[in-house]
Amino acid sequence: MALKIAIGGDHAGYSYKGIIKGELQELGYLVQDFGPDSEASVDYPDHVHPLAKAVVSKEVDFGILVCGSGNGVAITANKYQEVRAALCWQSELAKLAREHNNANVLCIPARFVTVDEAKEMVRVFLTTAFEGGRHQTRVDKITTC
Ligand SMILES: O=C(CO)[C@H](O)[C@H](O)[C@H](O)COP(=O)(O)O
Repeated sequence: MALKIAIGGDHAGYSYKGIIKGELQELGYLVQDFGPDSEASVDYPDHVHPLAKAVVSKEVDFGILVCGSGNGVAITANKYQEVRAALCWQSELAKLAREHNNANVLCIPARFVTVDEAKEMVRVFLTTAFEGGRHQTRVDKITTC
């Protein structure tokens, strides 16, 4: 069964979001786009909240959020206890976010990485497994605070 991926963000990430969405569909992923649907200025929480809820409800397997710095979407997505949103700007960070933190949402700073870097981070993020073990102990403690 193909993985279901939620994608969203704000106007600053709009162009990258479209490119990433197309790449994911070509790779055979099922993609649900939470907007925005243009480069017109928007408020990112309006697009992050529904995406985060889809991750929490397991309607999708992973989320990808793209905005200018990545900060706002990460801060918003991490308001949900079951969401582990990681802000990454290079592939090794995306790999570690999966391996060590079992991150389920990747946040991309479109104004600070190239589109090829963004696409590579997405590819790495979606193909890297959580290592569990000592890392599971730590992740479990996140939700008990
Ligand atoms: O953190 C942010 C949202 O998640 C981003 O950096 C926004 O894209 C940024 O704040 C948008 O700034 P703008 O001047 O309104 O384009």
